[in-house]
Amino acid sequence: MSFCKSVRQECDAIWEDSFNHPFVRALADGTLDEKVFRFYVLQDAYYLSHFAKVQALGAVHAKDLVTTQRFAKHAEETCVAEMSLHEEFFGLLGVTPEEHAAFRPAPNAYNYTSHMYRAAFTGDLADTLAALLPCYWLYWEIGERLKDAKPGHPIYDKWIATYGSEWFGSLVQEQIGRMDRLAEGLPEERIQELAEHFRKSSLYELKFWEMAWTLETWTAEEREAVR
Ligand SMILES: Cc1ncc(C[n+]2csc(CCO)c2C)c(N)n1
Repeated sequence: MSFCKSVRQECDAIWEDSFNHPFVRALADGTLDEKVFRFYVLQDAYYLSHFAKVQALGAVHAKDLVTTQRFAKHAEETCVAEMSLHEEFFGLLGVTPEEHAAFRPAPNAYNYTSHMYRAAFTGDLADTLAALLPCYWLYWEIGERLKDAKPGHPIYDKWIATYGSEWFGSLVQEQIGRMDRLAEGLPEERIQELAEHFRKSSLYELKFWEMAWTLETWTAEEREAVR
């Protein structure tokens, strides 16, 4: 069985919990509290700005020019996605520049991005991609599942359209194929390390919904220390 098929199976219960998370369900049926979505979008803008940098680290780790080019291109596309989140969703939600300036990452957004940097800085391209992959792949599966959902809410309709697009599907397939090729023939010990990165990211994805749903915070002291 390919690496991706195997880790996807191993993480199935975690992924199912994401699909069934009250945040995702409420987004799909249009009942999600805008305060919760706003919290999510601000945290996601932070997440995306770091995700792009980890993709750029993938470009650094790449062993051939085409792979460097692809990761650099993906990083650029994530920057564009982050900027359009800013422009579109912040505008639609009425997020003020002051509010954005006062932003601090919530614990799970901080922990998730820290995990991705750790995989990228302590490992190679396979480690980096194993940590990045659940992000692309889970959202693609969510996009597929929600394709026919009609929240009837302009912002949530737009969010669903973004992840249900064909463009996004080909990006995910490209990375799944690359991950399988990188994992091919590696010793079992290395496979287990890569699987652990993937599993942790899958958990952080699940906790990202929970973080927004509960408006997760630090203690006052911690909050001052984290940016
Ligand atoms: C917590 C969180 N996880 C995954 C995504 C989805 N996502 C982020 S970057 C990227 C690649 C293309 O830009 C994709 C699919 C998200 N937005 N937020």
